[in-house]
Amino acid sequence: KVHEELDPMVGPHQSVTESDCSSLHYLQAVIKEVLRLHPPGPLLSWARLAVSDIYIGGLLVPAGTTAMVNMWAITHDPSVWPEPLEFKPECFMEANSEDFPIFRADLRLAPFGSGRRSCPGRTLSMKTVTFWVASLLHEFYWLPASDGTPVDLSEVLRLS
Ligand code: HEM
Repeated sequence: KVHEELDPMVGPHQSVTESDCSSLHYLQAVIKEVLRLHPPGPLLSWARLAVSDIYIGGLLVPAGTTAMVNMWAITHDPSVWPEPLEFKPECFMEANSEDFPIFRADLRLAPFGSGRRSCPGRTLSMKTVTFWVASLLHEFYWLPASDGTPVDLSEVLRLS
């Protein structure tokens, strides 16, 4: 599907340019879906310190508590994402989610964090990842390994 979008736009004898990337809506949806299924900062970022006692949802969070946001749990929550384990970039292509605000305060998908300490590299990251993936798909044929060994996509909990 990315090729269906990419090939007519770039053409067989041209390289992908940065200006092509903003028109690659399906590819951007694919990248968002990868960031949803496998957020590089699933838990370990976003540490926040309660500087005073505070009640959240009726529960006391005492001063000195370090809290972490479990982004992985949010991006796999079936009440937020129907079929959360399926890879479905189309969910970002629907009319209302065309500009799905992954950089703002919509916490359904915030792979770069949110608020004043959110990732300052987020725009650079999205631009470069879009450009690299588009270029790699355009310049090479990607095939399954000839011996049939599947790629190991199992997750591990590390920094990223
Ligand atoms: C796909 C790539 C990336 C992802 C998913 C990502 C994700 C994140 C996350 C989740 C945080 C913590 C935000 C928070 O605490 O609310 C963060 C912080 C940060 N990121 Fe990124 N990041 C990426 C790429 C980059 C790049 C390319 C740079 C630099 C060019 C960068 C620089 C930083 C810095 C300096 C912080 C700390 C900000 C602070 O504490 O004030 N990141 N990133």
